Amino acid sequence: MALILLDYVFVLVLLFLVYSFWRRRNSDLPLPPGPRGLPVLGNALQIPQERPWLVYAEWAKQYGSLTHLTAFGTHLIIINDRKTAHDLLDRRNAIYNGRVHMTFAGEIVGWEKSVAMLQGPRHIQTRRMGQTLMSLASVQQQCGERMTAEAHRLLKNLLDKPQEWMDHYRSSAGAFIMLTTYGTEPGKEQDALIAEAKEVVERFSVAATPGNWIVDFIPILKYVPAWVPGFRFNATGKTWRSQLEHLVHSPFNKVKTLMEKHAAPPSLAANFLESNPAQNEELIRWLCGSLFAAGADTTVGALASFTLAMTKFPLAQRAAQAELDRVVGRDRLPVFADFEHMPYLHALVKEVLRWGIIVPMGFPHRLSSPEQDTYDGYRIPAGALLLPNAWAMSRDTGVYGADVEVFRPERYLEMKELQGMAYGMAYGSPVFGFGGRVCLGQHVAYATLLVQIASILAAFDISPPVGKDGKLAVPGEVGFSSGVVSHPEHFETVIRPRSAEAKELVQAANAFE
Ligand code: HEM
Repeated sequence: MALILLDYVFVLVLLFLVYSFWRRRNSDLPLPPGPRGLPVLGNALQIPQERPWLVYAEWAKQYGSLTHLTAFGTHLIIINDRKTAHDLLDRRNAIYNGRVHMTFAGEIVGWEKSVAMLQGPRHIQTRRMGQTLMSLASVQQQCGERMTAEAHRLLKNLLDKPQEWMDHYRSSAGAFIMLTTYGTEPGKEQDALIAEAKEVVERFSVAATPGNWIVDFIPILKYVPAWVPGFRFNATGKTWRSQLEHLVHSPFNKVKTLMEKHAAPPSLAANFLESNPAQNEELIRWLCGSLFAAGADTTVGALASFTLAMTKFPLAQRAAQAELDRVVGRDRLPVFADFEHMPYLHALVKEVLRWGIIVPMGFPHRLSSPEQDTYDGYRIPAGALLLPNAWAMSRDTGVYGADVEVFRPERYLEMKELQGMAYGMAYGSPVFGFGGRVCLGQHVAYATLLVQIASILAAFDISPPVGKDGKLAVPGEVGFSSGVVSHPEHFETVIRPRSAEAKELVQAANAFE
């Protein structure tokens, strides 16, 4: 017996020694390469504010797939290729699904309860509650009819005031999410909520911009009273917080009141409340509030990218319209049942998401384990923020071919098994993020884009304006704005009905809805 015990002790000591040796060896590993920084500040002054994805892609040529930076002691690691992102953020999701802690946006303004900022068990629990959003089929079943009706309203607005297309995209995206999340029908109440939400989301961008708030670097400052000169941010944060809370609570409370009277229209909020225990109500409230914040601006950006692509690449537009005419005909508007017979439409929507990638730097993931990690001969310190350069990944010639800057949906039809699919990208590019934090609304977004893009192309032609010389003035290089969500900058386009019959179809569709 004593001998067996000794054997155990011996094996344990051996294991401990091997582990200690392994740890020492790994902690001796270098950090990934990157530009040299200054003491204390690190690379803070070199971090690009304007279109950082372009600068990081340039640095990648020098430093490789991982680039290391520091800012005030925080380690930032840029991931520039899909395989590395897959190895770390997808396959080691259990340790790379943390988020950065933002004192101002999170604690003071209150966004820490939103899905995108939650961490740990509450994050996992909230995502589980959003199960109904987890497949394209269930999204179509739950929301398909309302999406189609909203697409028809968008067509009517484009018919009446085509030059205000961007405003129509914005109100359509907002209206659709309000309708789906809370069942709020178009009208004054919905318009007011959309306006309120727009302001709250814009403020989130300001609140979450790194470097805007000193309290993010020195958290103890959150305790300084707002009347102390130079510390107004605490008062600003308080005002923004009450606006955010109003937006999260008021439509949700209305759904609850209507449910008590058995008069609530179908909505995700009602569905989540019915299918989850009552003690989860706070999480459900914030899940619903998060859908608007994360979904409205992104969908608008994708539609703007689509419009730019159609203005610049007429062949893709003609091919999609030919498919629509063949499958749907010209005497009705498309519906979801048509889309399974329309491979070109699917390829076009995927190409919009890849070519005009609207979340070019993804969202940062934090290495949440207390231990450092190692990858490819480098060490990744505990707490490091990993920033996926989704733009660079969407321009990988090894995956998408040499013509990555051309809008060419055919690439998705030609590649039998697109290489990128092997990395678990449901829609052919890294646009929806990674691992356990992959966009919760990806199927909602994809379904919305399918029906809106198919409806627009069935009823309208999109083309460049005619210049003073009588020729088509095709926009040249159009930049994309900086920011978490990046939209194409201003360009001129003309949206007009394809025919008198198409115009009548749009009017008829809206007469019945
Ligand atoms: C084209 C449209 C969209 C794009 C490109 C997009 C992209 C993204 C990306 C890149 C992330 C971060 C993923 C990561 O951390 O790795 C994300 C997160 C998220 N998205 Fe989307 N999104 C879109 C539309 C939507 C819509 C319509 C909704 C809601 C219905 C939505 C809800 C969310 C939520 C709740 C998160 C947070 C997920 C989490 O942290 O667990 N998104 N999205």
